[in-house]
Amino acid sequence: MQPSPHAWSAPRATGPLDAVVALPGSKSLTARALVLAATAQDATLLSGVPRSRDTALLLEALRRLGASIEELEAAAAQPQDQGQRQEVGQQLRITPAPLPPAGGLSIDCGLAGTVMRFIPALAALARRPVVFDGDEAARRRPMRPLLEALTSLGARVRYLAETGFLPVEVWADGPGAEDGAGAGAAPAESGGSAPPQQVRVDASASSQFLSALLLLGPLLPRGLEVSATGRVVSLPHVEMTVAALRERGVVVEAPAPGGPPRWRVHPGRPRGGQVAIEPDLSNAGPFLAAALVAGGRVRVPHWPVSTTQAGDAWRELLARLGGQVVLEPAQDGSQTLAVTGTGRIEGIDADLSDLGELAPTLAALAAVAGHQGRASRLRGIGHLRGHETDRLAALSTEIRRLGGRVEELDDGLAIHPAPLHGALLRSYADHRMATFAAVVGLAVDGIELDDVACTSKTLPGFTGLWSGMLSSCGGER
Ligand SMILES: O=C(O)C1=C[C@@H](OP(=O)(O)O)[C@@H](O)[C@H](O)C1
Ligand SMILES: C=C(OP(=O)(O)O)C(=O)O
Repeated sequence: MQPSPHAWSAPRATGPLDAVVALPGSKSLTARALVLAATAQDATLLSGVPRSRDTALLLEALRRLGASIEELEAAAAQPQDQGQRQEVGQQLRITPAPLPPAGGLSIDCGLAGTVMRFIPALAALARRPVVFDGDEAARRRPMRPLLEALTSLGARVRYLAETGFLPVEVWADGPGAEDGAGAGAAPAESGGSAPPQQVRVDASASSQFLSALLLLGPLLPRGLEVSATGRVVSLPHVEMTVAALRERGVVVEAPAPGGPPRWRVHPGRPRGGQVAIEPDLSNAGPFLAAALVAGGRVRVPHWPVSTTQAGDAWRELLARLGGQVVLEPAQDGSQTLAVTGTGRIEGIDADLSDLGELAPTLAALAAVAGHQGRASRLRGIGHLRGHETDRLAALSTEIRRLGGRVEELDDGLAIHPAPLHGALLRSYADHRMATFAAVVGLAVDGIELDDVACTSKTLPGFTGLWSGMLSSCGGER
């Protein structure tokens, strides 16, 4: 195969790895911390903020809504527990926006689910319309359940093209919307015993609809009770939202195990203060997976002791795929996750309904397992059709392009044993499709990728981190 002039050649591992990879901060924790900071009572100092596209878009959106966001020199912004953490990323001081926001502006969501779901919930308080649009692919991502929920709370929503999708205008209803997400709604003061407003949302296509409403909840005068209809996907991300609200002093009642899926958020602006963002554990996936594919060991420092990140599940998943997984105490009191592999990958049958964003990396491992003669099945991820791209279609297409055998199921993928060969793969502007190609490329000669730059969506500096990791096995090929 002739190399393509603009493509990225995925490096092949030349031997066992022995690498330490320090990852940028979690985009999901950052998104919650930023929205809470922008709607807080006082200023927030945020460290470890990734310099990624999703985060840059969110920062710009919050600035437009009136928050003041200042990047600090690293020395001026050391978090109190700095001795125990080595954050990579920006240090920001966020001074909250006045509420309700003035509106009359437009927001670019790029391809960021967090921006296109979390910010319209704030715009439901705005005095004038806020226009939301994004990349072409963003116009295919589901929005309707959230926008219907906001409408039922008293917000106004006007679709500017196709009903249910971006571009859309959102703002508070006119005078008379005294008690909801309307122009008359005063920002909440803490306390309040009046019954909360109630809203129902179908979160089977994205947990972000639910998270967006939970983040709006404390700003409504009586708070908000949110009931989920249907299955809730990506539940750890909802738990992350609840934990982030509670850490900022907001009272949230979460469903009891087995009880109705209903959350009650009490009114009261979140507290400011200091927040340190954990490394992005979902983005740790491709690097830890590399240890299984290439053999050897990859270590990720500052693995949190306890976390709501879905990526913590790598510890169990990589062990099931044949890795040896150990949490090592570090001298500074933090812990490092060490994953050791042999190059042999076991097949896996996994329900990923809680862990959808890990699926593309798991699919890469399953494809390599298939190359070695073992079958896998990834289930519970029909909602990935509404991610950055239709990930079930994209993964099936790209695995077939590699010579693999895959069935696209209603709710997932079945990957059958078949040898793989080199190919020019497509990223579909999806950062996780790009890292899918990188992981497969460690094991298969001649893997190229049309657009590796899309990794900047959540993982700035991906190619440098990847080749840095590979230099530990004596270079790349
Ligand atoms: O709230 C969040 O930060 C996210 C929630 C999940 O979305 P879905 O529930 O749409 O899968 C996850 O896949 C996404 O990467 C980030
Ligand atoms: C689904 C993802 O992102 P988003 O926040 O844009 O939904 C993802 O990062 O895998």
